[in-house]
Amino acid sequence: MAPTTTTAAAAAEVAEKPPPQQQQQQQEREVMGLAAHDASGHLTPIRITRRNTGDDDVAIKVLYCGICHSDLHTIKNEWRNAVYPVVPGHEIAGVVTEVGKNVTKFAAGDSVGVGCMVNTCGACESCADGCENYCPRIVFTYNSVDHRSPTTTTTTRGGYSGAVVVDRRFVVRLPAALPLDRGAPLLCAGVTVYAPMRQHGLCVPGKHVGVVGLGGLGHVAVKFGKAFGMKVTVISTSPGKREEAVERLGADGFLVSTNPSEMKSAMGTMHGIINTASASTSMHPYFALLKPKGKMILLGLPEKPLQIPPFALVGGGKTLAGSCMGSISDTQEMIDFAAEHGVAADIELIGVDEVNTAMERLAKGDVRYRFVIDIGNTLKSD
Ligand SMILES: NC(=O)C1=CN([C@@H]2O[C@H](COP(=O)(O)OP(=O)(O)OC[C@H]3O[C@@H](n4cnc5c(N)ncnc54)[C@H](OP(=O)(O)O)[C@@H]3O)[C@@H](O)[C@H]2O)C=CC1
Ligand SMILES: O=C/C=C/c1ccc(O)c(O)c1
Ligand SMILES: [Zn+2]
Ligand SMILES: [Zn+2]
Repeated sequence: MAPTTTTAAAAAEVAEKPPPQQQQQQQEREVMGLAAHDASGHLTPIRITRRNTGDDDVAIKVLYCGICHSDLHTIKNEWRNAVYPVVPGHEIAGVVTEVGKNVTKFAAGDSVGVGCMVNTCGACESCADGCENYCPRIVFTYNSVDHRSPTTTTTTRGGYSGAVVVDRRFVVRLPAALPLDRGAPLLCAGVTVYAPMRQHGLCVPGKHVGVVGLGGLGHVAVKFGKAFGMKVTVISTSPGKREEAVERLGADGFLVSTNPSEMKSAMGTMHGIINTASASTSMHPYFALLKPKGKMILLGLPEKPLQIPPFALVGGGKTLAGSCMGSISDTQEMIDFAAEHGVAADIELIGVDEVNTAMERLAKGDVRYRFVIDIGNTLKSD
């Protein structure tokens, strides 16, 4: 969150680095992965190239990778930016196999995680402020131009693969108290909800937060909200999730967004709302739940634009804010907080053979609450 001296040091380090071509003494190596080749999103095995471990790199054997709805948006080209073949995956938990000579923070055998980004410029205002997730030159973990690629034409390939090689600045430590399979989803879903809750003051005991959409992001938001000591109400399109939201996840309340009397009963009661809906919906009923000066934090990235009636915001002086992932320091802070407070994702662990079925189920909202691919035990190495 707050600017850190380590980020300033990282910026200086980047400025001193030789151009990427000179860093690449490495030989390439091949690993297996799963790729979508067109907007059908169907995933099939693919052999991909990983750079050898550079001086600042950490080589990681992928053990588990969560399936984020962004993976689904991307492989189906719903954001119109897919560069096929797409190897998704940015909720990566694994074990270090090798480190470059400048890497002192990690060693072979360490449990580590990688989230949504694998490079930033290190020199812009956002990077200097410790908000590298807003760097204009951010390199996402997959489907992003890869400045460090052995060839100049490739895009980054993510964690639906046997191994990744990542600059040390984008690797976080996973404490022993956090199970790797249930911890993997925190690398995207976890930090994406945790960072704005902290930044917008939705982490204060006794305050009331609403969570729109009880999916991968939403269920973790409920868990963090309760760990912060907040009153948490889920706002869902799925009446069938009521009991599990309250009994299993610990939510204090549950509103079906299409039930006007339930929604009316909670009007004007919430300090903030974390909106994780993956599809477009009318925003007006959600704004009505906020207290005057309440904040709606938009995290979901639906394919279609949202419609926001001006009176819903202007009356009551309400704020609509967006938030994208979190910084690396947010991510490490969130992971350490999760380990300390027993927060981890509720997952359905699947093998690589089940990934296409899982994508179909995710599209229908049929998952409790995150699919995680057991890469380590089920991905064939050739
Ligand atoms: N801002 C960021 O940095 C990030 C954004 N994202 C985006 O956040 C969104 C959620 O991701 P994730 O949690 O993985 O997705 P999930 O599919 O796991 O959960 C999304 C939830 O949205 C709700 N939902 C679905 N359709 C509608 C609809 N028409 N109206 C209202 N609610 C709906 C459902 O909950 P219910 O059944 O309770 O209604 C569903 O479970 C995606 O768009 C993803 O791309 C993801 C990661 C980072
Ligand atoms: O799941 C996380 C994805 C976040 C994201 C945000 C913005 C953007 O342009 C992306 O490609 C991904
Ligand atoms: Zn994600
Ligand atoms: Zn930058």
